[in-house]
Amino acid sequence: MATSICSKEDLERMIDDVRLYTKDGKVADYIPALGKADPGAVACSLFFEDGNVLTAGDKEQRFTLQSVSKIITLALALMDRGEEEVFSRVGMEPTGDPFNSISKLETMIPSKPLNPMINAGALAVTNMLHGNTSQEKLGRLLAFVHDLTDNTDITYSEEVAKSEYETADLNRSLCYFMKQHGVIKGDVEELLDLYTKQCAIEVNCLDLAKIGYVIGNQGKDPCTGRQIVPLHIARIVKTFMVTCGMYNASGEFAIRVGIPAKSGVSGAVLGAVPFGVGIGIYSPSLDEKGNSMAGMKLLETISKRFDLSIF
Ligand SMILES: NC(=O)CC[C@H](N)C(=O)O
Repeated sequence: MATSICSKEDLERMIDDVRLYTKDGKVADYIPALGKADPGAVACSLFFEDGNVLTAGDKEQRFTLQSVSKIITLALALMDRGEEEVFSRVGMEPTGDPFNSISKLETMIPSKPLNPMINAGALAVTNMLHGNTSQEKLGRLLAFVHDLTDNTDITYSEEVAKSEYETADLNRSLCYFMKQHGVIKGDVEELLDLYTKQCAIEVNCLDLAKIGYVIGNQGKDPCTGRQIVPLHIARIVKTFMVTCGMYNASGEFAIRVGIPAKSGVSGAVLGAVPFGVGIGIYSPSLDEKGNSMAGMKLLETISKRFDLSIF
């Protein structure tokens, strides 16, 4: 997709049109630090194949990846351990349940989380990252994010990580359940520490758009052409984004928008389009399923306007 197809004014207008939806949602506050976000904020970046960038809206906003980090750890775990091992500990099917649900874990035989986009599955994936210590695992993950974004300044928010770690009792229970069933190995508190830091990696819309571009572009760096994520892994990640990326709203989203996407409870939404554009959106006011209200609408507008559905 060429840069000329969309002007800055166009993008500003599309953002203004969806801004009203922020009033219908609510900022996540089950992680107390996320509750401080400005509910009216909306920002968007588009990263094009010629390296050009369009950013509009509240573009100075920085935010944490939250569940968007799940696609990044999945790619890294697949690179570290290969498909066979990863999918022996996490499934490939959508759940239709909320992202933090525990219910299917008990009924699955063998007991493994249904997919890597729900919290249980993401915790199992993070547990598979290579590294001798948590520090080393986090360092490898951050280095991978630096590669994907071409931004070595990115780190995690200590405040958000701590806030989630101190209140993550549901994720704690998922971990202990999975440890009992051999899905998770090692120390649960160490895993939660790493997982909450992974979720607290702090970015802006442009960083998000670049990651979206790389995944949409079969794993290749937009500037150098280097294969950052192997092609078959980029394909797996995109498929999960379509089937489970918006949690239990993924079906409707696929029909309305048709862009492989991943959302997070911070209000982050990443779109990976195979037509030479990466999309990063931030708007923290969420619907009851945990997806950004204005963010989903904006992605729908962009998809329809530029005919970006993959279906
Ligand atoms: N949906 C999300 O973004 C959830 C991520 C969040 N860190 C959690 O585990 O609850």
